Amino acid sequence: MSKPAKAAVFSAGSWGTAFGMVLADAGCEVTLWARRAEVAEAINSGRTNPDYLPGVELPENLRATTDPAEAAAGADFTFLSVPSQTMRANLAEWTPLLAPETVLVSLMKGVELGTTMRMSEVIEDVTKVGVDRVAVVTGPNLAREIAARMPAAAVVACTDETVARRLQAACHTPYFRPYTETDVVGCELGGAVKNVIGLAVGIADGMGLGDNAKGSLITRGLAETARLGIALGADPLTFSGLAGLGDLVATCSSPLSRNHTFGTNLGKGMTLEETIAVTRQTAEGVKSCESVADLARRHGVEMPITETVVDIVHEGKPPVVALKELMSRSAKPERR
Ligand SMILES: NC(=O)C1=CN([C@@H]2O[C@H](COP(=O)(O)OP(=O)(O)OC[C@H]3O[C@@H](n4cnc5c(N)ncnc54)[C@H](O)[C@@H]3O)[C@@H](O)[C@H]2O)C=CC1
Ligand SMILES: O=C(CO)COP(=O)(O)O
Repeated sequence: MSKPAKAAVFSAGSWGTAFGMVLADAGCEVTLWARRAEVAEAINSGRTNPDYLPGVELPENLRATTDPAEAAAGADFTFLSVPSQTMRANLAEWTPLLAPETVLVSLMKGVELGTTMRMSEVIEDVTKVGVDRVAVVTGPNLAREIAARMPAAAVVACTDETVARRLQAACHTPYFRPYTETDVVGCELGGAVKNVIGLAVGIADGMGLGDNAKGSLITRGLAETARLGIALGADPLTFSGLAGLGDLVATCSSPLSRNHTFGTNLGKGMTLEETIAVTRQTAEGVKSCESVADLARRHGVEMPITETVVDIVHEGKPPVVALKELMSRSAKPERR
């Protein structure tokens, strides 16, 4: 029997912990890096992570440490799950500690502000590891549902399909079904932009605009995601898959989604400050709406829903005004 794969997961937030469970259930030997000692202690002694996944019993083969070198040592796969905007600084610190042949896997769904880089690009830029050793896991994977071992499918993407297959085997469980992909660009854009569209749908829900508005925003949101993807060399079919439509539907329908909830609070009339104050976990779309809009402008791609989210979230435009402007844009064919 071959020995179990060794996995390091940075860090022990909602998704890092839930995905650590998936890996442990798939038979990997898993070490989670936690930023705070009390989180590592609760995982090791109490088999819980009360801050991020309260009420969830964690498997025995999931260990935690606050020592990044201990977490990284000998890992076949190193999973990265921190807020996208801190990834570059975090990884600069961890790079000297990484196991020499480790595959670096982004679990994150964001685009870096300023550089407009996708997370795999940031990983390559900081570590100088080649694309064939950088992968992505994405799809409709709300952490709390995965931690309850509720069924879900996902995509594991790497330009090197052999690596994607190894990763697939490392995280395949009876409740978590990963499919391989080689379109890393499309998979990452699908994940990052769906957070922005999730904010838009949340705002519409908070305003009580109804299900027709939701269906329209999801569909037009997917259309602008695909437009950006095509401009960046993605395969348009990726957006009708799990990384596109699948994730968008889960996020835009679920009260578990932090982005959707953030938008709902804004749509109900909370100020940005009030909304931030009641949001305890990472809602990536709040920052990534700006980097996605920036990326689109650089490539001459029109993304009216994304621009509207930027206006509401960062420019203080009242949602009713933004809605009127969005609805009165010039008439055009559905496909162009
Ligand atoms: N929660 C979910 O359902 C899913 C989340 N994701 C993605 O996973 C990524 C992480 O999100 P979550 O785990 O949900 O967020 P979270 O807010 O639950 O956890 C964030 C983690 O990052 C750590 N962290 C925060 N600031 C840090 C810093 N400056 N340096 C080092 N560590 C820091 C926190 O201690 C915490 O462990 C995001 O990109 C998100 O889009 C992807 C799929 C599902
Ligand atoms: O990415 C997610 C589900 O796939 C989680 O969405 P939120 O970050 O909005 O909670």
